[in-house]
Amino acid sequence: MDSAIETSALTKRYGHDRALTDVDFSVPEGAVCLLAGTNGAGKTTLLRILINLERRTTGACEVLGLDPACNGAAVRAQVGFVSETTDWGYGWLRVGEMLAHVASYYPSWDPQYALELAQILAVRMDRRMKALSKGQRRCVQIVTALAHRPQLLLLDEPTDGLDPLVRDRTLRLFTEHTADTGCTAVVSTHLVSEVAQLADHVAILRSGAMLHQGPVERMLGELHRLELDAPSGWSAPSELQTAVLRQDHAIGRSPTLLVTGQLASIQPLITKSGAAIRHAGRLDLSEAVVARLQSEPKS
Ligand SMILES: Nc1ncnc2c1ncn2[C@@H]1O[C@H](COP(=O)(O)OP(=O)(O)OP(=O)(O)O)[C@@H](O)[C@H]1O
Repeated sequence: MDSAIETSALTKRYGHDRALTDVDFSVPEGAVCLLAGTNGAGKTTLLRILINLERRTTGACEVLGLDPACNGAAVRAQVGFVSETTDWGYGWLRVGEMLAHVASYYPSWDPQYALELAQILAVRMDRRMKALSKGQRRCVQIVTALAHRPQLLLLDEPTDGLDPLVRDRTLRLFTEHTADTGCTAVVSTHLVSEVAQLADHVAILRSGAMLHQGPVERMLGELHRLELDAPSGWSAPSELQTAVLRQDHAIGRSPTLLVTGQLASIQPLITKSGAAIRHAGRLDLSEAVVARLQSEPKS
């Protein structure tokens, strides 16, 4: 399968500080990828490099077959972008004028679809941009990101500032839009559960490094919550240490392990250590992201 996004050893430095270190990031065409990570992990920086709003320091990057550093305008023309910030300037323009201005950059702008989106998100065309609240500005951003039916959506905290009702409508819009157009999307968010139904791929950044990436189903299939029957004082045997992401051992309760790997190879090691698996369960996407982020960096 072709990739819509492919970066290799992508590094971004701000002075002596590294925002991204040797990031290999790959998103197959048509995938909806959740981009998760800790605060300051580099998510915004990565998205901005993909559309050349930020220059990479070293490494390679291809977006829709183009290097954004050399073809920034051509890449941006094919991308719908919702930035983390909603302050665009253009405060004196009315929303309708602002949308007409943005439309002039996109030959594929669909005015009818733009109107439909504006209606769904309760965007009023006669308001001045400077008079909009944060959530209202976010809604205008979402209209501009979708109305030209781009091949690629890059959404940075797209529901930040939205009320619960508009948030729900927005998530439904993204689901319908990606299903109808088959576009590729990367959604950076801390609200993992919001996009759990939408995302089929996941990428997790921590401290500027790519910690994990791949299909959601593969990640969930590799993570297990094991409730054990174990003698008092039991702890995970050394052979299991690389597989154990977390061990919860509350006094008076049987231990619970979060492990990564194939259950068939983990089970015999647990049995050998004197414990037994009482129940093996899967994690949901939010729990899985937290488990990955909590795991110790492998040296
Ligand atoms: N213009 C800049 N100058 C210096 N450092 C910067 C600049 N922009 C970002 N950084 C640093 O780069 C790192 C990554 O920032 P970035 O905004 O990409 O993280 P993030 O994952 O989007 O964070 P959050 O989830 O908190 O929004 C941070 O340490 C940040 O302080």
